[in-house]
Amino acid sequence: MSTAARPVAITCGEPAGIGPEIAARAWAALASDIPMFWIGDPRHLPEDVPHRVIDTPEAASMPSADALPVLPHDFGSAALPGVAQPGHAQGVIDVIARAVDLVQQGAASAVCTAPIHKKALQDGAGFAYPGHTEYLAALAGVDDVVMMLASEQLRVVPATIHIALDQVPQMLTPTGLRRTIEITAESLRDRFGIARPRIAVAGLNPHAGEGGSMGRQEIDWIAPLILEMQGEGYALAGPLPADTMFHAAARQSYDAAIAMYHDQALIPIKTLDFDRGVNVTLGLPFVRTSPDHGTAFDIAGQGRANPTSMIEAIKLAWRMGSST
Ligand SMILES: NC(=O)C1=CN([C@@H]2O[C@H](COP(=O)(O)OP(=O)(O)OC[C@H]3O[C@@H](n4cnc5c(N)ncnc54)[C@H](O)[C@@H]3O)[C@@H](O)[C@H]2O)C=CC1
Ligand SMILES: NCC(=O)COP(=O)(O)O
Repeated sequence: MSTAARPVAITCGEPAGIGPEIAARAWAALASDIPMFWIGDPRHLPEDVPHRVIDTPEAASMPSADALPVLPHDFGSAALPGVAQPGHAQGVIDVIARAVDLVQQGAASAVCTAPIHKKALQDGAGFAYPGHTEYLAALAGVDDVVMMLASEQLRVVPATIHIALDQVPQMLTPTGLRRTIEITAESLRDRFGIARPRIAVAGLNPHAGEGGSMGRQEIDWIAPLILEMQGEGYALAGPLPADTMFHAAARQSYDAAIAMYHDQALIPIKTLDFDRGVNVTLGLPFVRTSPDHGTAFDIAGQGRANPTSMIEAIKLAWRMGSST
């Protein structure tokens, strides 16, 4: 028999995207086992989804298989699948802040965010952050957070996140890479239960610089930093050529791979496991997960969206949130 517990808060994300439908389908798949509630405008849910409006998260503290508990947030109008409405942008942002508030008060065990459309939020509400990750850090008042994409096959962490490629060499610093490695190691221990995490670090340049002939960052500071941190007890390998560190045998040698920039990290995991990858923000004082994909405007509202990544994200949020 289920007992009452703090539920997972699920944000609506972009109402014109697939967020509402994958949240509803994830609830249908998990409702008997995991207490959860959705924060959003009930008008944005698919019509056939049974839901009940709740006043507080406590009303969702038991798994609820009959109806999706909804903490309502009025967006003022219905959504048009595939077309973001500027008037909805502030609501999307406010729902994330509301979920964070609830988890920080202890009313929710974790936050699972449905995808946002970053440009729509910038255009519609002047959203000042490149993504959830940076916004969540600001809401939590922490300086350093880390984005991890995790699946059974691979865990990857980009050391720089949502910046233009030509900014990467400047933004990648020894201090930043050190913090990324520290937070990743600590989270692998505390959140993933890996007592002595093994971490592989990619090089920035092709062939990890090929001895300096294709870039010097590896020689000048990445390898020295790895050596220094190995001396402090970290189980680190690298800098490794990024093109050869993700094949099946190589993946057996580490628990997480640190990549130098967004696509170096996300291409391998989305290629290997697009359906089951989960985005976890490390370094926050609460648990936050998200599916690894975006708003998928091209298929929104058509019932074609695969909810698997959302399901995995809610499961991971529940598992981590229940153990903290
Ligand atoms: N956590 C978040 O809030 C994330 C937000 N985004 C945002 O989403 C927006 C769109 O990004 P895109 O690069 O187009 O990526 P996307 O992931 O939305 O779509 C890429 C392709 O994958 C398909 N796809 C995505 N999720 C699917 C699912 N669950 N089932 C079936 N097919 C699926 C789409 O139909 C599309 O063809 C951007 O604004 C981006 O910033 C992207 C990733 C994560
Ligand atoms: N590519 C991953 C992504 O865009 C997710 O970002 P965030 O919104 O979780 O910061």
